[in-house]
Amino acid sequence: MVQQIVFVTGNANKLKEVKMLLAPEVGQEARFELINTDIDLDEVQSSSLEEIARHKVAQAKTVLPEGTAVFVEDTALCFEGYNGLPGAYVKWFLKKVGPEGLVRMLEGFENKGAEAVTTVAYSDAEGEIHIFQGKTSGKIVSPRGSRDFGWDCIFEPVECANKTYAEMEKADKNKISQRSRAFALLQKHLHNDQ
Ligand SMILES: O=c1nc[nH]c2c1ncn2[C@H]1C[C@H](O)[C@@H](COP(=O)(O)OP(=O)(O)OP(=O)(O)O)O1
Ligand SMILES: [Mg+2]
Repeated sequence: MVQQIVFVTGNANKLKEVKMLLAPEVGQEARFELINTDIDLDEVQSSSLEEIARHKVAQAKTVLPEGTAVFVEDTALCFEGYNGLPGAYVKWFLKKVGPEGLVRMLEGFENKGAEAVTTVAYSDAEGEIHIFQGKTSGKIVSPRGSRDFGWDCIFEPVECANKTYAEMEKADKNKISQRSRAFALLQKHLHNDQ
């Protein structure tokens, strides 16, 4: 039987990207079945992205049947000019001030540099936790492109310098995104494990 792995997230856009990123290659059989559960998990206050992700997955485990393989991810947007803030707190900034507010935070700053970071915490069926992290450098620009996903419209990755994430095709975002880098590491781990 194919192993089931639960991805706990309430974010439909993340789920869509992660499904694409973990899809088996053409002609390959699926090695696991991805199941989504939307449980509202606590996100502890910490400057360590790894600690936040570890805590998130540990909490997910407490509400799932024992022996369930489960992963979560936490995504941060770190401004160079703010020594890494808003970081993991970007979600709350977005809620209160939107992408425009984030852009305004950097008004008067010459350095518009930012790093997007996805931290995956995977707890295997034995309960051992593994951490995988992916990063993409870019800069913060005035909003361009679709507004469907968080701060996509204000993040211009260095590797595709004339487009924001929101202006890119999903497949192109997935080639260079922080999420794709983190999940490539999880994918590799899952393949080596079997
Ligand atoms: O690739 C991305 N491009 C643009 N925006 C993004 C991306 N990835 C996350 N985001 C947004 C969603 C949320 O406002 C914050 C991360 O917060 P984060 O806690 O990781 O996500 P969440 O609470 O929406 O979902 P979850 O249930 O998995 O915790 O940045
Ligand atoms: Mg969250």
